[in-house]
Amino acid sequence: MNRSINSFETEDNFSKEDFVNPADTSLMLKALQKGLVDSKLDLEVQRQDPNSPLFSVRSFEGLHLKPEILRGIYAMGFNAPSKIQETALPILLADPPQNMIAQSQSGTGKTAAFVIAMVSRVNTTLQYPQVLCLSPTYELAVQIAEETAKVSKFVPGLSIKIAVSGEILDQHNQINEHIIIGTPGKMLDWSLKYRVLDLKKINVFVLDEADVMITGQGLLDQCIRIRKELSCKCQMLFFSATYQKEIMDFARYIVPSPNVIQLKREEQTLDNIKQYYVRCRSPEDKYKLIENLYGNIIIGQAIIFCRSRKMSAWLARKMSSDGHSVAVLSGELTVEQRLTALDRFRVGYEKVLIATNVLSRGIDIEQVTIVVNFDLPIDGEGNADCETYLHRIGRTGRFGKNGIAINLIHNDETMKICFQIENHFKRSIKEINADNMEDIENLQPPCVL
Ligand SMILES: Nc1ncnc2c1ncn2[C@@H]1O[C@H](COP(=O)(O)OP(=O)(O)OP(=O)(O)O)[C@@H](O)[C@H]1O
Repeated sequence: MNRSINSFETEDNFSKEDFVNPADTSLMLKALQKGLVDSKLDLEVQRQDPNSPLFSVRSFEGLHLKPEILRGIYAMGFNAPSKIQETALPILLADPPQNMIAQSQSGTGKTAAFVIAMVSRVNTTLQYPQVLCLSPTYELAVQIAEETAKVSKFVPGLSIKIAVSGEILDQHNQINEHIIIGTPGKMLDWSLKYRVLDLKKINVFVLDEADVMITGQGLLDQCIRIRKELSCKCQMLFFSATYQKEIMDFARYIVPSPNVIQLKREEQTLDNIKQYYVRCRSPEDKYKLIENLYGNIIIGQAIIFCRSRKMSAWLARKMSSDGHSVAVLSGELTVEQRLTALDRFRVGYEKVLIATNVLSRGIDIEQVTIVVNFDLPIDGEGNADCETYLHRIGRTGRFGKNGIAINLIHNDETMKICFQIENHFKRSIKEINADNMEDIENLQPPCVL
């Protein structure tokens, strides 16, 4: 393959960004998490009423939950609230009910937080739906329902219904369950088309994976239609692991007077990651750099990010034929295939993982020492996508270890993007010369396995 970079890059297939279904990614993250993740970042709380005596709790007892709910929580093996739970739960359970938009990393206990709130708000003496929880996919809805069943295990008479495609109503077309968890399409069918669900009687409305819900055009329209039917007294709770700025702005617009819990931005630093860029002339040149890295420094494991499926497949073929064990992770794989690829990488069967943006968020692989941006991430307008960059290179340097990020630059445009990233994070990205062995050797990762 001896083409120039320009002909290569302009070929649609090579530059076409990989489509990544965010709901699949979320499901993958959930499947990967075997337990509670300790949040490494501080949370920032913007309370609606700064004078309210809301506090942060150190124990579940401190929340004054009904004893049967407390019993359910302890039966799940939860001893103490996680960081997001100790911050969010006093607000979630407050009277009068307060709205909330909350962000915390994946696996830090958000689901359990809103599930405890949902179960606490149900009045089991009334036989109609009082809580509505929307999630982008069937699989995620089932997981929330399972968690809700566990928390409410000892609450007599509390019932849960899953509202997803294929779910049919009983012969009386009645919904008497207290908590309804499902996808927006089905919820719209039941409430507005068949009129078996009275949205005006809903006391708590939860949007899980709020960023996915708000980003997906179809999902957003459906959520807005449901939102419009809710009573103005309904408590609104939005939860997500990430919120891009526009999404947070939009969430604030549709949730009246929200309390906002967010990761502190300044905590998202890159201090322990050394960043470099290398000028290359073509994809072959980029490839040569990767070969040089392998030939001259000891690498624990590396993740190489490409923009398109085609590019990742091309690179994987080339690396494999040169004897490297390589795994590929891109959007066309099923969640199960992605999990298998990740598991193999995690245990070290493959030293290199070539990924599109499928992997940019939330996945901890401790032994990754180098992240290579074969293609720099850009947004819809062709500018640097700094958030994705942060997520990508954050795959290395985890838990305070040191890591290296190398950005491959092949024209003025990508150079400009690299400078935009440098300016955004105010961290220098140093140039290294791909042909200078000394430069390459000096890259030695400080924490090689
Ligand atoms: N206080 C707690 N103590 C111990 N384990 C907990 C606690 N809270 C939640 N967990 C467990 O930790 C795991 C992750 O929690 P959870 O699914 O609520 O995280 P999440 O933030 O909702 O993740 P995601 O963003 O992927 O949805 C689950 O297995 C859950 O049962």
